[in-house]
Amino acid sequence: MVAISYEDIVKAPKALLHDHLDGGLRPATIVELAAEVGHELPTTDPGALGRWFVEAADSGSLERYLETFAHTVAVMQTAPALRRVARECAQDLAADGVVYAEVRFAPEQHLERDLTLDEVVEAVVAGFAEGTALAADAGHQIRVGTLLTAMRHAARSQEIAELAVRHRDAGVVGFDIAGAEAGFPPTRHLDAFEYLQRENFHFTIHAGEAFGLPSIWQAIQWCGADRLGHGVRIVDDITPGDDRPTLGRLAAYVRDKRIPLELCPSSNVQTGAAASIAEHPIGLLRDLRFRVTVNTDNRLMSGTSMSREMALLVEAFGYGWKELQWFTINAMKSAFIPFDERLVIIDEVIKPAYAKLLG
Ligand SMILES: O=c1[nH]cnc2c1ncn2[C@H]1C[C@H](O)[C@@H](CO)O1
Ligand SMILES: [Zn+2]
Repeated sequence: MVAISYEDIVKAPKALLHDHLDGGLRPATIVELAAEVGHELPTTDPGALGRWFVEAADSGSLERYLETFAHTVAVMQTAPALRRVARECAQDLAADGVVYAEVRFAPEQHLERDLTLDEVVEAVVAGFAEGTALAADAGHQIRVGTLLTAMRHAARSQEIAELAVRHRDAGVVGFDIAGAEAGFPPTRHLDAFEYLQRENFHFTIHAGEAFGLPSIWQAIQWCGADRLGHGVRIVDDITPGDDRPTLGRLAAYVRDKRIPLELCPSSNVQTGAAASIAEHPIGLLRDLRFRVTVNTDNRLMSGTSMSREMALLVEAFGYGWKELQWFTINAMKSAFIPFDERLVIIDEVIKPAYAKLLG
């Protein structure tokens, strides 16, 4: 097999379903925005700040990992700041060869100044549109959809779900809940999920990251999630065997129903959900043909990119273009945009590019 270079991975089209807007700022942008609003940072040197985020997030605990977001959320409290962060996000993803991305953030965390929830969403969606246009000028095609997240410890999920539906024809393609998982089960937000189902809207739920099977079970069987944010602990329902592993009822259901797993390898190693990339359950889940997708989660906190996550998997599991194409098509099939629009990206962008790479 011909070795795959990092540059070739960057050029190959990739699809990303799980990326947090407030987890992907450029360190230099944080420094500039913090100076404007007088927010104190651990350091004002962009290089050192980038390293600080990765080290601070490298904690082995989801709760401590989440504390680092105080510094990004603090500088995302005005329309121009939100717009800039979203614009740069679209540009950075496009430059990394991402052709389709769903980027999420929690509007309720951006109300510290005088913005309304609707203004927050409008600023972010406008930033994605600007970034997409600038990327096209630079020769990179990307489509960015917005997911609105409600924080699972708070009590605004119904309001955020209604906000998402209100903006569904203006760039918002889905809904999510995030934040500390232990102690905050998805069923706390059942009203919001039932509302979204009645609206024929799409949602994913962070589940099975820091907490195991009960959270995944609730997300799927009580709340009706279309996809699982992480979902990596589904391996706890798989028993290794000498010949073939045995799937429990929940794992079998997730695989049979082709429920997409938004796996985030580097993030999982940082929060302790996986011991290392080489030991990450993605290897087993792919072998068992779950609908696995590869994601960044928080590019800033993990010092990563979509290409880097793919490259880490190539290195750890010996994957080639065939597997990278499979991950990419899995993600595109699982996207929240309409079926015909997904097909166009699969047939006209992804397949032709990988056909050349596969030779
Ligand atoms: O991996 C994660 N698990 C749970 N919550 C997360 C994760 N990454 C980011 N978040 C939280 C922190 C952000 O402020 C929020 C919205 O993007 O989502
Ligand atoms: Zn996440």
